[in-house]
Amino acid sequence: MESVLKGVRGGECVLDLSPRSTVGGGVEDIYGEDCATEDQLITPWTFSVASGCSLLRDPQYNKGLAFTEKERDAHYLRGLLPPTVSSQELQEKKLMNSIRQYEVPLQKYVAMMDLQERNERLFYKLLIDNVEELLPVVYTPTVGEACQKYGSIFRRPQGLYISLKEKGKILEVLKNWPERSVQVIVVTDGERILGLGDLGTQGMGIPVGKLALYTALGGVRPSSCLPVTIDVGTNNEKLLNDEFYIGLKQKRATGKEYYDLLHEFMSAVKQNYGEKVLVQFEDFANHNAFELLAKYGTTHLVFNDDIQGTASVVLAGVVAALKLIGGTLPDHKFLFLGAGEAGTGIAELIALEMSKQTKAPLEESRKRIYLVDSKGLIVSSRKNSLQHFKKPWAHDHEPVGTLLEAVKIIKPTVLVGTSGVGKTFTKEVIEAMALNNKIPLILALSNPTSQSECTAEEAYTWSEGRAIFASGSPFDPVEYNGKVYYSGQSNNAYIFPGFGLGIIISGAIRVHDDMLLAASESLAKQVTDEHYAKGLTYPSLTDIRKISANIAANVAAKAYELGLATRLPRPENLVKYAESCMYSPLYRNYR
Ligand SMILES: NC(=O)C1=CN([C@@H]2O[C@H](COP(=O)(O)OP(=O)(O)OC[C@H]3O[C@@H](n4cnc5c(N)ncnc54)[C@H](OP(=O)(O)O)[C@@H]3O)[C@@H](O)[C@H]2O)C=CC1
Ligand SMILES: CC(=O)C(=O)O
Ligand SMILES: [Mg+2]
Repeated sequence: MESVLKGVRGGECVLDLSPRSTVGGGVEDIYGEDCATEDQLITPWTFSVASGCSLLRDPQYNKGLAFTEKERDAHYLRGLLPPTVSSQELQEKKLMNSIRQYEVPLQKYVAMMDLQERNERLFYKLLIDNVEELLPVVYTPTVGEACQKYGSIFRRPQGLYISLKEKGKILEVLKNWPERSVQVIVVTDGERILGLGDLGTQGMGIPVGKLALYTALGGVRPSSCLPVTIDVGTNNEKLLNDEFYIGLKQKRATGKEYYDLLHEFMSAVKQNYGEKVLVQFEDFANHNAFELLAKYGTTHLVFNDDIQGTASVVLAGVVAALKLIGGTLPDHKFLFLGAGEAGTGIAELIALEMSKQTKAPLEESRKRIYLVDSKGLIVSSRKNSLQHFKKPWAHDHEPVGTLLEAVKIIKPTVLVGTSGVGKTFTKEVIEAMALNNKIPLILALSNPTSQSECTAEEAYTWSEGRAIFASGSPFDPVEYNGKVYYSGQSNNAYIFPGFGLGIIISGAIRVHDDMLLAASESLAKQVTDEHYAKGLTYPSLTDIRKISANIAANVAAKAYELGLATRLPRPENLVKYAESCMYSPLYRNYR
């Protein structure tokens, strides 16, 4: 719904919130102000121009010492600020100096969150300009620790908490959120937070962090982003017994109770924000994640980052790596440790791409890919007891109990870790990979760093410097035998911000696998000879906004091709259009 300035009443500017035509699929009069009868309740929305202290306390508009003399006069700020007027660059320099002084990553995280709550544009300026340095602070690995301690560091709500207590009232809860033009929701139920397990409502750090990346990396306006945590309880005994735990102190609801709440949420989202709000599922446990994606994939605009975003980023890294390891994608043999969301999601997209290249049936391509779970290699003799998403990977093969045996017998060229368990790529496993391959491709994707299947140093040392390595959480360059080795970050953060932007700019109404392939293709193409020379299979994060704009354009182009785009006519130059839509963190001048 559009809003226009209507007039000034009693010193407050009043906005006309009457419904306009909404191409965005939002229903007219969504808040029911017009049609409510006298006995029905409505939301008393008012908008006023902030000035004085309330302007300084509004993170969206606060500029701190960067308010000009003229603005200080016009907005009743005289005396509320010291006399100096700083530039945004100087503010950035000062804050980076102070953040760099913290030695403990969690302190840096808290400082960044404080900044986000104080001065949003400055927060994004820091994050965009110092992305390599600050990504590990607001995202993995530090966000993992922040979630573990979220109860203690919680200050102000950064998103919506929807618990079983709100059952039957979720639409009202959504209306409590101050922003109306929401375009992306990242939602978790906190059951599988990174590789750290069930953190209940403390998982809120994940949607908050992911959406910060939507803005910083993908250019989606902060006001269009809504972090949500669904609280159905937790099975984490430590949290249940923690007096500072901020969530519902009960065991997780399951079955009908769980799915009814999720259904109410999904319906309320559509009712409140229309057809074209993108709902990104994040860090649900796999026993719900696949079902939710399948259930809402045909009725809502949904995307599971752990299954689909991860698949797209890993396929890109593997395709790019072919320049270094040789062969075509179908020439390679893959072995996964971990057969959950990430593992089977990646495996399926790789098989899909192989089949597109070879024109062979998907079942044939799947035969090049093997997965090991906590019970060993997934083979046909286990089929009856396997979760449904593992069944396509139950090949006719003798049972194999351990990863090491599987590496020795299957002789994969690519080893992928998606187990959530650290240190599982042992010296013997990496040595076996190095014995079978001149250049083994090793991807340790589990997060945070403590759960990484191996470190960069281990991968290079144990393979005698021959491995191409990438990981979910970043590792510093490693020196081995006098040579410096660089490893890439194989993390869905390369994909979802640009992917989401592509959906928004095209007005896509559904996510299609070909859009994931389009994102992947774009990312792989942006790896240059300069990166290859360093052994990198992903482009530099410092260019992430350009990378995201290109991904967005490719995804949007695919949405138009598939007839899923509703923003018509199609912009001619989609890259330029994507760039022009991106949020800028530079301060605006106030009248
Ligand atoms: N880099 C990135 O961008 C991303 C990384 N991840 C990371 O991947 C990890 C897994 O996530 P996800 O797939 O969603 O989790 P899931 O819980 O869906 O899957 C985990 C899988 O690992 C298996 N597993 C667990 N322990 C072992 C073990 N000791 N040996 C062998 N297999 C084991 C499980 O086996 P079983 O089924 O038998 O229980 C299961 O198949 C997490 O750490 C997450 O942070 C996830 C998404 C993106
Ligand atoms: C990166 C991510 O989405 C995860 O580890 O779950
Ligand atoms: Mg995730």
